[in-house]
Amino acid sequence: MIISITGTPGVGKTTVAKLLAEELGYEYVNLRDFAVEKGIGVEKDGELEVEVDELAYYVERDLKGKDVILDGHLSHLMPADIVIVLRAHPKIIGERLKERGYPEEKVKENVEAELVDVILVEAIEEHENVIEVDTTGKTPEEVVEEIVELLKKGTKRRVGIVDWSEVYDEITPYLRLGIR
Ligand SMILES: Nc1ncnc2c1ncn2[C@@H]1O[C@H](COP(=O)(O)OP(=O)(O)OP(=O)(O)O)[C@@H](O)[C@H]1O
Repeated sequence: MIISITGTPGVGKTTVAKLLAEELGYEYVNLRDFAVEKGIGVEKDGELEVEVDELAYYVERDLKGKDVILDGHLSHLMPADIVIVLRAHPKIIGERLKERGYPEEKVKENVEAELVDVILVEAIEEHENVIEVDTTGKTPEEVVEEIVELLKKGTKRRVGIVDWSEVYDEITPYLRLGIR
């Protein structure tokens, strides 16, 4: 089974994906490394730009039928059996990306994306089996435990569990609107 772990940059995909792969005894696959290995995509300003359909072709060809945890912010656009969308309070995204040294514009872009559920909406458009997990205030281990419990219960779809508009005031400092 292919389980995609997706979400806004900085939400904790790699951390959770590696732990979950270990917990389930699945192979961990980082989508960016996978693309480089297949020789697809072009490096642009330190980012690998890939053709989503081309990447999906190789995922289908090489990973279908295997037990894999697919880590990456494009993994919800891949042929997966279940998509786990990680969420976090946009403030957490802002702080982590700032810590990582992202330019202000990029921090704001990703905080905004988390605020308006960009990845969740894309995942729901692509897949029926989408599980949303709020990681706010949870350790990576607690997040993995929650995911394992949901999978054990046979949960295939759980969405609409966060609404960051309620905390809008707390995140305006990170938003474009916050720039003066
Ligand atoms: N549940 C958590 N609690 C506290 N810190 C966390 C948690 N999950 C991840 N982190 C920390 O947040 C940072 C980003 O985590 P990670 O690299 O896994 O995110 P990501 O979504 O894979 O990012 P990217 O998409 O940019 O690769 C790391 O410093 C990680 O240690």
